[in-house]
Amino acid sequence: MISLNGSSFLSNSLSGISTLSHSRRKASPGVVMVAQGSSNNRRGGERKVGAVLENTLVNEIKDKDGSSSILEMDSKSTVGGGVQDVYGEDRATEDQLVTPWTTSVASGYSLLRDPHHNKGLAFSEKERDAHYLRGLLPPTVVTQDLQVKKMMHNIRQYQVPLQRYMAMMDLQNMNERLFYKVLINNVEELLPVVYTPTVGEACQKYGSIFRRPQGLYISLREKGKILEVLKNWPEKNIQVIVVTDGERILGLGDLGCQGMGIPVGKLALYAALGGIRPSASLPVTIDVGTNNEKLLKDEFYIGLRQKRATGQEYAELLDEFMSAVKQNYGEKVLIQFEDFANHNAFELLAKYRKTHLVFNDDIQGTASVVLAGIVAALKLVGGTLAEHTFLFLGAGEAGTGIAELIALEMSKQTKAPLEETRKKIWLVDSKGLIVSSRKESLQHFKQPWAHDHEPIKNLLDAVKSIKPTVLIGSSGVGKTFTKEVVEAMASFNEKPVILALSNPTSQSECTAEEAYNWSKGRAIFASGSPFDPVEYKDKVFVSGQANNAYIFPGFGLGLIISGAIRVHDDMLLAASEALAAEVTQENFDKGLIFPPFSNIRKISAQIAARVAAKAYELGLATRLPQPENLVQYAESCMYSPDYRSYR
Ligand SMILES: NC(=O)C1=CN([C@@H]2O[C@H](COP(=O)(O)OP(=O)(O)OC[C@H]3O[C@@H](n4cnc5c(N)ncnc54)[C@H](OP(=O)(O)O)[C@@H]3O)[C@@H](O)[C@H]2O)C=CC1
Ligand SMILES: CC(=O)C(=O)O
Ligand SMILES: [Mg+2]
Repeated sequence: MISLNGSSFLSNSLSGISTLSHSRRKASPGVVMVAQGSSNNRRGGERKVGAVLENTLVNEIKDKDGSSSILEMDSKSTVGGGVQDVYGEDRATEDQLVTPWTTSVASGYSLLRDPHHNKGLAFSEKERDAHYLRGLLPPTVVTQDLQVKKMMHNIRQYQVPLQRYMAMMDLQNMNERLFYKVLINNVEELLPVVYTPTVGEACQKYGSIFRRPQGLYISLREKGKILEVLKNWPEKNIQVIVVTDGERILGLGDLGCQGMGIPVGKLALYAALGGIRPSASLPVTIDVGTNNEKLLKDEFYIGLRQKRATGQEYAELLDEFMSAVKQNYGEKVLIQFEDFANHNAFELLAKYRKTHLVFNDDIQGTASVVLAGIVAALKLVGGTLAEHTFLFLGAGEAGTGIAELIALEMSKQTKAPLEETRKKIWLVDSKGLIVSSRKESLQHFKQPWAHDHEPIKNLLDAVKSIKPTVLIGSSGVGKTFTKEVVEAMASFNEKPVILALSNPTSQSECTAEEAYNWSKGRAIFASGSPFDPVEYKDKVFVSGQANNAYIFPGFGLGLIISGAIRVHDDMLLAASEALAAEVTQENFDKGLIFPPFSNIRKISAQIAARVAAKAYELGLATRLPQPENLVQYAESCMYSPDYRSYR
């Protein structure tokens, strides 16, 4: 008898999965996959799962290239139970000992419903014979390229962005390789669909559009059992976790459990943009409740219906999660904190950066990408970093994170102490300009920015008084760069640099059109969410996207290929330099300070190489010996979404 639990149950309502103790297996050369065994097995009862058969099958379907790089384990780990992977683990044996998962053979109907192996109409005649697919598919055999073309044709029929998002999520749940092929080949068109701005709306409506669960939900109810919950996830060789508690989703506030769209989206970008294999990534949402009254009253809300837990209760859950991750996946798993509210984000980062490989994307990734954009912008506006003056609207994670990295880079360039270089940077929060007279009442992360100045209540007055050359919006509040603010910037700057970082588009401090119109075409503009090109006085202005999506995929890849055990600020600077170096003269000629996303995999390889090189230099890398050519190595490690042949 087959017993389906956990995710195999969720994804195989009519499954034809045969576990290895199933009688049909001997005659069935199916695709080896991991599925969940019976709860008896799970409790350590008698278990009759053998590894012998898997070896035979796996040998039949193993990749031709037999690549052994870390990131190419895909072919062996998801298709090949019982194989020695590059960590030297025998998966089947370990499965039997520590997880509820057994290795199973998917063929026929179940193979078509397994997103990791399904190829739809692209199954060849031979594969249809070998894997019991005859009659389950119409006669046509098509190429993956034709499937991509068809998918794009279908997606373009949808006028509503959320429908496009749902079509992409359905594809991810149905045919993972096709999803990534479509995304990689059409990255500029689809980034706004699977990522900001549409992912924001998807999170707001996650409960009503919810079809199949993605990622791992860890709520207060799982307290004391988080290690067990992690073991419910079918993949064991996890390399990157993106975790949120949903309290600050983009600039949309507390979306509770429905923030899951963010880790799912970020990890899709890790694979598509950075080449991390999808099976090595794990999206996690920690659900401690929500203070969003609208969601608490929404009958379709999917999370715990209670106010957010705080203080010790919150800290203990997070601590249990962090320990369980380390225990289950080792110390080289990268944990990316995403969209936590700042009253937790800074503390979590400070606490766990000493013991875990952690990275806060909103504080650190954003800092790295914006520094890169500014360094590139200097080519257009002239001067050194230290010769510029910076003003931020928003003094939270993004604002103070960017400010600190700019000050650090300035300090490295000029040899001036950090306390001095910080004085070139000013921040405005919801109460006005951050000045020394407010110091006592400021949160700790704002205190370094409390410079001597008379109090100023609003942005326009701050702009007029500070006269910044660079204005950065990181407030999460839309339309705050008003006509007066942009005109003031343009009145004392030949080329004002204006970055409206807040996401999604509705929260952008101003639009591209406003920035160019109000500055009379002189602004160097980039935004967190993309804007279409703008025509101003017969000239077309293309604005860049100042988004951490440029950094985190390559950054994570660099950490993984070097086996880094900690993140260091110098790695963020290295990533910044690598990104800034990718902006070409052709980009500058268009006024762009970021390269197009169409080249992102090449850019990610460059970023990864610089980050890895820094990890080796700092003695934080454990993967030895260091590869001679890190760029080539990074590229060779990248996940390919091309179908493999199941012979
Ligand atoms: N483009 C990108 O790559 C990224 C963009 N972001 C975006 O940046 C925004 C902010 O994120 P994050 O820094 O994490 O958020 P935080 O909540 O940490 O910070 C928000 C800051 O904005 C200030 N603020 C809020 N309202 C106003 C207002 N009306 N006037 C002036 N200041 C205001 C807050 O002030 P106070 O402290 O007084 O409450 C706080 O300092 C979000 O929209 C997010 O999507 C974030 C990360 C990356
Ligand atoms: C881009 C991103 O990380 C944010 O807006 O939070
Ligand atoms: Mg974020």
